[in-house]
Amino acid sequence: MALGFIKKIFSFGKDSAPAAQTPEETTPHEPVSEQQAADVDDLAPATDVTAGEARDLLLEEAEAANPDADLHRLELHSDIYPLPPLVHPLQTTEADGDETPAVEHADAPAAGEAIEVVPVAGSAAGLSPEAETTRAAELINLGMGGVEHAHEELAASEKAAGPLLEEAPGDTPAEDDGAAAAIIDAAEAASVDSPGDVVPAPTAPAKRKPAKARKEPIEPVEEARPAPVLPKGFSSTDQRPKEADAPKPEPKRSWFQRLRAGLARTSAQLTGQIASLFTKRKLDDATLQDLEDLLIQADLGVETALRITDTLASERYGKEVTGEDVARIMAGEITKVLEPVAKPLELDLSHKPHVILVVGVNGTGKTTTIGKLAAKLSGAGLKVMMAAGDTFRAAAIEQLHIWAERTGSEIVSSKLGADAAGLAYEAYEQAKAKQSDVLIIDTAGRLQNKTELMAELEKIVRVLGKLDPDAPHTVLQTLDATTGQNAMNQVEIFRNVAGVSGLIMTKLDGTARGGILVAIAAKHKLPVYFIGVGEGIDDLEPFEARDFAQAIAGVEA
Ligand SMILES: Nc1nc2c(ncn2[C@@H]2O[C@H](COP(=O)(O)OP(=O)(O)OP(=O)(O)O)[C@@H](O)[C@H]2O)c(=O)[nH]1
Repeated sequence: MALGFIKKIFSFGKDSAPAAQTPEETTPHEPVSEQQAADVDDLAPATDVTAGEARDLLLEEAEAANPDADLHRLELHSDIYPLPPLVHPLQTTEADGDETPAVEHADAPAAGEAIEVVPVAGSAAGLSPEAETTRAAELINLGMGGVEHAHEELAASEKAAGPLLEEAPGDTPAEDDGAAAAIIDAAEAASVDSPGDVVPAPTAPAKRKPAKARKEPIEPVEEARPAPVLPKGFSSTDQRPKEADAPKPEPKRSWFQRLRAGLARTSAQLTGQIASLFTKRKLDDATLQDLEDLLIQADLGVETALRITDTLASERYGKEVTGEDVARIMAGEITKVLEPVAKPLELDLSHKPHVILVVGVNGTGKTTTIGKLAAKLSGAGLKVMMAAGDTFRAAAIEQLHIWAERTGSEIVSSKLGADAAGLAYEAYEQAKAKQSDVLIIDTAGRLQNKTELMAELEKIVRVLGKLDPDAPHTVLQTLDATTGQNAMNQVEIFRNVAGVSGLIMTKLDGTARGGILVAIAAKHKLPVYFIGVGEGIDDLEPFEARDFAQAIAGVEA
């Protein structure tokens, strides 16, 4: 395992199965109180379990949480962009049409009923004009572009889906029926026949048929590929020869200008107040106290505020001080705070896949950031697979599909309300079989249901850990800069729940609260890999301490 990784393997007792979720539930941001953060620490300590119990998590807990069959019958859709080929988990199993399905349920597909395969942007079945209009409206609502873009998406996805509508060899109803049973079996036999390093389950659960081993285990496709040249902001221990054509980095000046533009509000507010404080005034205790208050109000945090005032006092006490003097010292001290956390996101490409779990409160930019990351990675020649693990919001699944299409990534998704850990399991298997370099898993992030959220995240982490003891190799948390101090509490909570190993701060464009990143760096000392400065695919940049500090302090580079 490469240096810099933090191995996080979480487990939890069976009693912590999440309650059934309301699929349509969407809720606005909710501030995180100290009490909420404290509640997290009050959780019962986790207990370790066997791989057989991992199977129970995927099936029994889902069944207990929701007696309706949707969670029970893991129905997954895997779409690859561009199509064809569309790779479906069913293709990896061999169905016995005359066998009784291992798990019987009202929602299980009857003999002859085809398992639904949902291609990108939802037009597999061929949309009626009315449905197309509705679909276009949905795409517009997703914020993925205007009307024109929505109709383009539809046209492209219908064209791509064309071959799927024809019955392909091996896609007969009987095989589909058998394959549905095989999916359930695959989940039940997780520890027996998965391609990951799973400890075999000692016994099958009494109430179900014994797990049926896959007749043809997934064979990883070996590919001799040169090591990719990673984009700025990533590092790797990969020793293979590098690909010749390295992507050209953006000119430094242009990025700094964009950063300054993004942080202009933060900087203008801070420097304006400092300038008015130091108009023809000698530096004394009262001025230092005023400056300290001002810096704390700007979200920089007590520790950094004191660093700045101490340095200023040691250099200029009793002398006249200008706003420029303070800005220069401020930039220097903030740089010192940020430098230790400004690190590249290290990918261990000896893992296939390197698993990145993306967590964070809803609306902080998880899905968008996954799209931006995938664009960087696939642009560098890496094979990226996404998993639409935010199964609580239909729009999040749709949004990720569109990002997958835009970035040429593969995606594994399931239906609304499906078990996210089951999806993560299946996505890992798919990524392993197809030799994906990186698997990026989206998650739901509703803090107000924090017990369920914690149970779900812990379950995802634990299921991944059964497949690869080091997975997830990176746990990224997205933070919305506009939420100010709330972001600090969010880090506290998600660190405990999911073992966050690094941060990405989004929405630094246009906020006056960018200083919070400095306070978070000083307190949590977690690596900050990237910052988001817009909604576009290129609006994610590696975090650079000096640039950021100078932009906040309004100092020229
Ligand atoms: N201005 C700006 N907007 C951003 C940035 N990153 C994300 N957004 C926008 O923030 C909104 C929420 O982003 P999502 O990616 O859907 O957030 P999420 O965390 O996946 O949300 P849930 O799926 O509800 O958990 C979207 O409108 C994004 O376009 C950024 O860096 N700057």
